Amino acid sequence: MTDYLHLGAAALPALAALLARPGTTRVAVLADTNTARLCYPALQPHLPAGHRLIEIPAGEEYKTLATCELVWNELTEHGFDRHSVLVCLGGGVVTDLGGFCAALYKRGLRCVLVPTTLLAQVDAAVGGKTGVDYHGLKNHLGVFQLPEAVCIDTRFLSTLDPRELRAGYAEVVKHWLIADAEAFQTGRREGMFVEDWMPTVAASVAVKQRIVQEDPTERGPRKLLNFGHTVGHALESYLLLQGRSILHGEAVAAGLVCEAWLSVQKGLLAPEALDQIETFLFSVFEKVQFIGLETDAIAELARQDKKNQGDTINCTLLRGIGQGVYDQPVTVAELAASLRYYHRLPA
Ligand SMILES: NC(=O)c1ccc[n+]([C@@H]2O[C@H](COP(=O)([O-])OP(=O)(O)OC[C@H]3O[C@@H](n4cnc5c(N)ncnc54)[C@H](O)[C@@H]3O)[C@@H](O)[C@H]2O)c1
Ligand SMILES: O=C(O)C(=O)C[C@@H](O)[C@H](O)[C@H](O)COP(=O)(O)O
Ligand SMILES: [Zn+2]
Repeated sequence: MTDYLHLGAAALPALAALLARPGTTRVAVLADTNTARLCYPALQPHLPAGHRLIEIPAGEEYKTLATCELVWNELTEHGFDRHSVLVCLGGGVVTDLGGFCAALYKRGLRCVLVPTTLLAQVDAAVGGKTGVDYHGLKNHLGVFQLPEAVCIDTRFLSTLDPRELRAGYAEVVKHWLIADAEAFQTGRREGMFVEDWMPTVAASVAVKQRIVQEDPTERGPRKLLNFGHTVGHALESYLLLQGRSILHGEAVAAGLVCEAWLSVQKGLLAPEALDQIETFLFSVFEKVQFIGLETDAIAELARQDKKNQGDTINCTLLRGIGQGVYDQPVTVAELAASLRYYHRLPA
């Protein structure tokens, strides 16, 4: 299963080799308006002549079925068959949506992901979760479908906005908190900005890949990767539905604090560990803004979380730094209390 991951300078030549395979009928590159401008030029030398560029608008608000229709129309109009390849060039929105479009088109078009944000390189492009948002609910429609290959080249990160880089870092920290205490302590000491992202990306991909290999369809341990997301997705959906600005990684960073606090309330995590997590996260992220009166409505959205069973909201918590624990029942009231705790923290 790890054969499908290509990291570093060899990643784009691996893509070229794959696209040159006999029997490949057509190639399309799916990009958003930003990656078409900033990343596509570097990809072009590795693409066959005659490929098509399909461009979609950038942003989470376009991670919808309506955008999928645009993609499916293009593929249909230009005669793409199951031996054609869709190369998804972008952040998590492009890789989630493109992977979903490829999985459904004629029940399976060949698909390769070329992630261009830190978030997509360490998380979204790895592990086969694809999907789109539906009526504001995060990834409400989707399928598990591994791509044929994921080609990760950290040189793409050079044009990324610092806010987007930070958003991706939230998922890096999540991986440390659920599985790598030593990396968390090193990260805390050294701070976020590094010259070369490759070692951080490779280590983070390794954590995710190990967990996904054990449980590809999230029956058990894969739920660890959802730490921070019960609250994070509720907060992200709530703010997006209101047209307020929030990035997935920013919502996850807030969710990490809330769910670490819940871990303390449940007697699983030491208060000193929460203190370390909070201090570190607030050294990187600004507080997500909402008012105290909104906490109940935000927490209510967790009833739609995919880890739930019946009326039970199952959260992933920590029993120590580097030790995630999944299937921990929580109530909407407890989630709302965690949001109130977060809201009261100094800005
Ligand atoms: N499938 C999974 O396992 C998984 C995991 C984590 C997150 N996600 C999903 O990923 C999405 C978030 O991904 P994201 O943070 O990458 O957001 P994104 O795809 O919206 O990209 C962020 C912004 O950066 C721009 N961009 C991308 N690459 C660039 C580059 N190299 N230089 C300059 N600009 C660039 C994009 O155009 C966009 O405006 C969410 O929808 C989230 O639900 C999925
Ligand atoms: O890969 C996983 O599994 C994750 O949970 C990774 C998350 O960072 C990611 O945001 C994922 O898309 C969330 O999945 P969902 O099933 O909660 O929608
Ligand atoms: Zn996430």
